[in-house]
Amino acid sequence: MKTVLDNLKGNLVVSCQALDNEPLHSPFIMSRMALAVAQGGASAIRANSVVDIEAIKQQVSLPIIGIIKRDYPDSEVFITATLKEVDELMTVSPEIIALDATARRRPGGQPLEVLVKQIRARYPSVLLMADIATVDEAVMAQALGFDCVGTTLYGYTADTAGHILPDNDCAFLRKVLAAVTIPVIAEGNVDTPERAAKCLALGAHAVVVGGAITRPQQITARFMAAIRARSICGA
Ligand SMILES: CC(=O)N[C@H](C=O)[C@@H](O)[C@H](O)[C@H](O)COP(=O)(O)O
Repeated sequence: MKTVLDNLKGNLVVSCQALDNEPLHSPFIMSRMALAVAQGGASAIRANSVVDIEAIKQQVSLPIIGIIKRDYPDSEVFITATLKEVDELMTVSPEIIALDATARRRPGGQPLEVLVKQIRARYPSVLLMADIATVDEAVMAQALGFDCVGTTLYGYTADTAGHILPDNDCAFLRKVLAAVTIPVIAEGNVDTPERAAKCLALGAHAVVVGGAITRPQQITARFMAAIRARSICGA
């Protein structure tokens, strides 16, 4: 039988998230955003927090890739960092849970391997997505038994700052695809339809787009940067 992950193959996932410092921070707004992107053809929604996921599930029947973003004082890891966040997420039954799977120190120094074993023991049916930033982390995620890997944190860690996923030749994505056999979901700064299509053409299982669809403040800023550039060169 096809799993939720199988059904994502070749499709678009839209990340509908707005943190409490963003103008659209609201479960209702995120639920309507999810409805809009579902009407546009999205095959799944990536969402942050129990309240947002609850509201989104009222509006759409699409599968959810659920996360909880929470800062911990002793770690840089903030995406579904501990079993606590997993327990909270499971109260709203996301089909997939995504968690930070970088090599960075986790809260309390917990090894990722221990957390994965705890999740598998407590919730054997939920699919696990590893949010990584390096090829080695993708290989480790596969070895630990994650169901898929996402390039989510590439460019967002100290070691990868300044990089973007679909850089000119998508070099990083190609390396991850060559290094693992589990599904690779392209995610992070995929900011045009063409780049999303290119990630899939290269072999990504699915592609996640967030800010380029759901963060008007980001979209507006990109327009303004282009407009200012035009005025400088006098085109
Ligand atoms: C770094 C981090 O916290 N990324 C988050 C992961 O859930 C989201 O804020 C992103 O929007 C998502 O990964 C999609 O990426 P982009 O918005 O660049 O299309």
